[in-house]
Amino acid sequence: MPKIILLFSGKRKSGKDFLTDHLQKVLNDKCEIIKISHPIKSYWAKENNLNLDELLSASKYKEQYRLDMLKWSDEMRGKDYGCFCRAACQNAADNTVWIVSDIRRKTDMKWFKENYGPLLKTIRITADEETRKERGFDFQAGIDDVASECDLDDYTDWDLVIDNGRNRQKLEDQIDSILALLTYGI
Ligand SMILES: Nc1ncnc2c1ncn2[C@@H]1O[C@H](COP(=O)(O)OP(=O)(O)OP(=O)(O)O)[C@@H](O)[C@H]1O
Repeated sequence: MPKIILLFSGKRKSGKDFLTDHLQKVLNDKCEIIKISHPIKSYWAKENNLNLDELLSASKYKEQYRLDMLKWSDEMRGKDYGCFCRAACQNAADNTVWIVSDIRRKTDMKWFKENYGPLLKTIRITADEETRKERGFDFQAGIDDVASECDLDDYTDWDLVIDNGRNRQKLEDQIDSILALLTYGI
């Protein structure tokens, strides 16, 4: 059982992987990165005979299957909104800090609150559209205007909001602001 769980949310190319990977390096063996998309991608890769590592990385390959995976996973969520959150947590190692790097929906938030409420800290990563475009973001109807990208846009109860766009602070300061959330937790 973790002592604290950090839930990260942010739009495409806001820098969720970048910041959580750095945080993991700082926390070293105290933490575990959990991706809700992992059980989705591993099932999808198996069913369609695809390369799981490529699907998990920030490659073009992943973009190719994003829409299909989204449709399928929405159907699964319709039956059980916690199915992927639960599968991702079941596979997680028993570590002090869990970093969930891809919270996308109000139902993800709901599931974590119901199951791990007192342990949670929530973090929203933001970045201006121009910066996201420089990082490879290209608006796609059906992906960027649906729930998986937009459902948490009107959520306001974040413990921390980090600007990772043009006006961002230095990486060390960004990481320090996250570590400050842990001070009383571990
Ligand atoms: N603060 C930063 N400084 C330099 N490069 C950054 C920064 N933040 C993100 N990047 C780069 O921008 C690209 C996109 O970032 P990243 O993959 O972390 O975004 P993401 O939010 O996880 O995107 P997706 O939702 O598509 O998975 C990566 O190449 C990453 O290295």
